[in-house]
Amino acid sequence: MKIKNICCIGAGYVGGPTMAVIAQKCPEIKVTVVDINESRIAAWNDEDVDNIPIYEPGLSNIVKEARGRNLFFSTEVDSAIDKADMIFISVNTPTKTYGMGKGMAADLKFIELCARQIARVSTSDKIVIEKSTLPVRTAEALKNILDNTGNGVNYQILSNPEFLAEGTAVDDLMNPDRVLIGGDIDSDKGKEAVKALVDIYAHWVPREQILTTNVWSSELSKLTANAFLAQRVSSINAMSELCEKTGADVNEVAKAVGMDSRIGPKFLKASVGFGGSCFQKDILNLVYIAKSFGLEEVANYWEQVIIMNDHQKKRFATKIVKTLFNTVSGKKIGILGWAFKKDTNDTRESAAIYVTDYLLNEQAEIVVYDPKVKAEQVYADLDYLNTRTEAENRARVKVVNTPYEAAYQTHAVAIMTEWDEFKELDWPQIYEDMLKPAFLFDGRRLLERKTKEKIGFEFYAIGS
Ligand SMILES: NC(=O)C1=CN([C@@H]2O[C@H](COP(=O)(O)OP(=O)(O)OC[C@H]3O[C@@H](n4cnc5c(N)ncnc54)[C@H](O)[C@@H]3O)[C@@H](O)[C@H]2O)C=CC1
Ligand SMILES: O=C(O)[C@H]1O[C@H](OP(=O)(O)OP(=O)(O)OC[C@H]2O[C@@H](n3ccc(=O)[nH]c3=O)[C@H](O)[C@@H]2O)[C@H](O)[C@@H](O)[C@@H]1O
Repeated sequence: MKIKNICCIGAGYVGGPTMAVIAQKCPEIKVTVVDINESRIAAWNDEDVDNIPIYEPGLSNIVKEARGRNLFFSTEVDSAIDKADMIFISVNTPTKTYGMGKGMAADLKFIELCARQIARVSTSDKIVIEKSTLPVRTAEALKNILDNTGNGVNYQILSNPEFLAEGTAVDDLMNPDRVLIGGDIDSDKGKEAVKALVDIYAHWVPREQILTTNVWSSELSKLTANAFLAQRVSSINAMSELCEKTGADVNEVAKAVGMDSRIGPKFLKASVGFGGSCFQKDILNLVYIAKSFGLEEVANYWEQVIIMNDHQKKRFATKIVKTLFNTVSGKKIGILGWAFKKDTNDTRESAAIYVTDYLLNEQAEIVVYDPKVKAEQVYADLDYLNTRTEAENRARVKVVNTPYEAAYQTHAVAIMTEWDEFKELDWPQIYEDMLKPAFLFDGRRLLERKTKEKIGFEFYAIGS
């Protein structure tokens, strides 16, 4: 089967970059990315590609090349669905905030709405692909809806989870460790659908890196991969606290441990806690699934990864308060970095939000600088927590345009995101501008202790 027309529902952090790369690599296929969010689609269509809604190194060049040729962004969801032979569902699957499974289960309402919409408008056979991260066996529910509310057309459902990380999305998409495709490999129609998707990726991914499995293995592998990755971060963060008590250095420990080829060096960087839209959500979802099968020990095992992460964020904030002579009331604290990691403008679940909230509860005055995050996003993140009024958040938190303004006349500066530019700042100048003693808290192990102490800073870094 030759695919000519692809539709992707959801123009977010996954749908946008993934489809841009498919369009670039497969110029013979028309790719339309649709979304109900009009301003997001307008931004994807902005004449100036620097204004596309997602900041990812290398992405704007790809969009520039493919947009208008075979890559389109639109709010006309129905017609894009009907014209497509292959539909990717890449909508958000956040943690439920209501009802059964509140605070744990994935909210599948956006997925179900997509399925119902596909069933309603389709007048020809389709391959429907789960790109969003979903609980294992979601494909069963999708199939049920499509087969029972549709117009008699045939659907093949595939699972094709996405493993890209933000900040490196383009590189991850261009050179993936593997592409995973789950399908009904016991039927001819299922095999044909799997092959159609394999053929698309084979435009640029070596065949041996395209892995095909049954649907359930594919769905569960995605949750498993995120759980394993997050578990490594929580493991090294747990050791960071022990390092601080014992005189060991977590970077040295990570290096020594990571040189064991069975362990490997990646994802062993101690931090102020992992953030991002997925690790916490996906582990909570895994915990919920395990519980729903009565697997209490399995659920408790994975829940510990989240408990450790929450502890790490709180521990960092508490350290600031204790070090500043047990009170930050009325003291100005500079926050460098708001994004959940460098090279992205995404702030979802960023540790900076929680540390700031904690410090505000202790009556600190906060000044934030992040090279890619806008002021309204900082306020929206704090407002979302509902800890205090919106007016109070605006009165007590200032968002500024340079790191030097963020540090000016502060009692302490805290590094929350590992932006490269923070390494190169004029630290003697910052020291000069701060109140004394000038406290510097490095939540990312970004800065060198020796040089900062030489300048005069009282320096604290996670895990040493
Ligand atoms: N952000 C990431 O790095 C990764 C995310 N994922 C998974 O991919 C999925 C999507 O994540 P993101 O792209 O980050 O989410 P996002 O929130 O950035 O984008 C989702 C988009 O879907 C749109 N949408 C929702 N319902 C719709 C509907 N019925 N019709 C049309 N558009 C609709 C929303 O308006 C939004 O723009 C999630 O399941 C996530 O777990 C997987 C790998 C990486
Ligand atoms: O499903 C998803 O959404 C994605 O989640 C993560 O990607 P992402 O959250 O974008 O970024 P990561 O690089 O994994 O970082 C997550 C958080 O962990 C932190 N981290 C990461 C690595 C490390 O060693 N230490 C550490 O603290 C980062 O600073 C960040 O806050 C996974 O790495 C992707 O494979 C997956 O596709």
